[in-house]
Amino acid sequence: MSNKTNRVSETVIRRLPIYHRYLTDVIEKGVERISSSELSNLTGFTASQIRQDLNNFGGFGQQGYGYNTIDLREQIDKILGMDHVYNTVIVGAGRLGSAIANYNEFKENGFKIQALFDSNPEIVGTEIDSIPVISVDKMEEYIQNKNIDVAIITVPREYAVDVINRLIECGIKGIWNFAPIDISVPDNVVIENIRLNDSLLKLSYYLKENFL
Ligand SMILES: NC(=O)c1ccc[n+]([C@@H]2O[C@H](COP(=O)([O-])OP(=O)(O)OC[C@H]3O[C@@H](n4cnc5c(N)ncnc54)[C@H](O)[C@@H]3O)[C@@H](O)[C@H]2O)c1
Repeated sequence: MSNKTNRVSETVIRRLPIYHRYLTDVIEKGVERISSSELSNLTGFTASQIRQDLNNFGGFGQQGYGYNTIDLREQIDKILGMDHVYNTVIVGAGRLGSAIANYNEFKENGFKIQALFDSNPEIVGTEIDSIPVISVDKMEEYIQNKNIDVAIITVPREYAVDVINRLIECGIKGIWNFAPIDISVPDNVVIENIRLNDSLLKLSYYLKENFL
């Protein structure tokens, strides 16, 4: 992972998308400025925690005024790299890969899905939401020619390590991995593992604690 990201703690980075989401809500309601206490009421984080988080990046508020909602969201966009477009591909055009390809919101976050790759000849040559499904045999060539930055991994577990290693070999910078595997990647590659099941088990725990 890059040193730039390492300078700020992961817990702070995890809170920034939450600030972003609430700011978007209030901007849509026409709110132009917001104090750290108001943000605290919305997000559940303390006002001092919020000020401390934003101070990590230079602080954008003014005493007695609070934050301009649009400016603050723009600053968070920049911190999160959302002002950048990442050329993205999906490897594995099955149920999950197709669902992600059909979900247009990721484009608004800067992740532009250019192609899906799959090994199944029955779906190679088709399109999902106007995005082409290409043979995985052509993956390296495509990634290098089209300057692809990010790959989303939605292949079955047993193929994921091989696919990820191939992607690293051909210079991919970021991996959003949904396959249930543990893999270490070189320092010049960023990987984010997503485990819906972990979250579901957490829900199960709280259901058990509260209702059983
Ligand atoms: N992280 C999560 O929370 C979460 C949730 C659901 C599924 N998953 C994981 O996502 C992955 C996909 O699940 P799914 O339900 O979409 O499976 P699926 O079987 O519907 O789709 C997998 C696709 O990958 C393709 N494929 C197989 N080997 C390939 C290879 N070597 N190169 C390219 N394509 C290949 C298949 O042809 C198929 O189209 C699995 O690893 C699953 O465990 C993760």
